[in-house]
Amino acid sequence: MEVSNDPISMATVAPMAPVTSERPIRDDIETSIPKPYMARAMVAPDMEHPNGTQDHDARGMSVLQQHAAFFDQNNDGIVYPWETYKGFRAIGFGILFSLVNAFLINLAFSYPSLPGYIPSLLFPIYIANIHKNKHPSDSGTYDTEGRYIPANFESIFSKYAKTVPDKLTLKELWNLTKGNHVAYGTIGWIFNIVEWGTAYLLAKDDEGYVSKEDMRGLFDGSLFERMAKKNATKGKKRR
Ligand code: HEM
Ligand SMILES: [Ca+2]
Repeated sequence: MEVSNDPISMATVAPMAPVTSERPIRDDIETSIPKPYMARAMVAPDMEHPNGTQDHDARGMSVLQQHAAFFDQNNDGIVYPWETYKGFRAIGFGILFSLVNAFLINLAFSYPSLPGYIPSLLFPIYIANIHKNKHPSDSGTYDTEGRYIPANFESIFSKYAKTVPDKLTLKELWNLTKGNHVAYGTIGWIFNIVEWGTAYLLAKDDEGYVSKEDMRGLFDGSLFERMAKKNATKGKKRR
């Protein structure tokens, strides 16, 4: 069947659903990124960086695998709790915060990622299966297989960045998690609050904004690499 060109068939706002105008989506992403709906397996582009992160090697991993792999200190494909801890310390978090997060992340993300059914008390996270930890109430930027969907990343900003177009305040991050809270996805929502809350602590600038560029770097893990490098040269820990 032919696609009709009437205004209704291409509308992104429905008058009877005010939420569609409160949280608009862009209709111009392909002016910068070809096929923005097409999930990218290894690269995390946005409109300002249509080729993704320069000088960041995907090493054949999915974008979600790259996010987790920063924490795999010895590159054996498994993230143990002490590796998560070391990764948190490397990006500048303090001892207590890193301990609590390493414990919680490995507790939550180990079992679904295991190759078999028998749980491990060492709480390893297998990067090969990291996509099995996708949960409800997320931004939809990672797809179910751990690819990255540019259109959904751009929607974060068109929907929630109301103060400055390419930055989010803490309140706007909160609105992001609230907006993505789906029915029966409350545990996923709590995970999502922790994820974006930690992202805020990690990347907020002096005025309390988290930039689009830091958020993009969060998805492919390049933000972690950048922060670790910065902290290593500074030789000083925050928080
Ligand atoms: C400072 C450390 C970390 C921060 C700030 C962080 C933040 C985030 C954020 C913001 C998302 C995207 C959620 C969304 O799309 O709404 C995410 C997704 C995810 N992260 Fe992390 N993360 C961190 C560490 C880790 C570690 C250590 C692992 C596992 C080894 C991990 C595994 C995941 C997984 C599996 C997802 C996909 C969940 C989903 O989208 O449903 N993250 N993280
Ligand atoms: Ca490892």
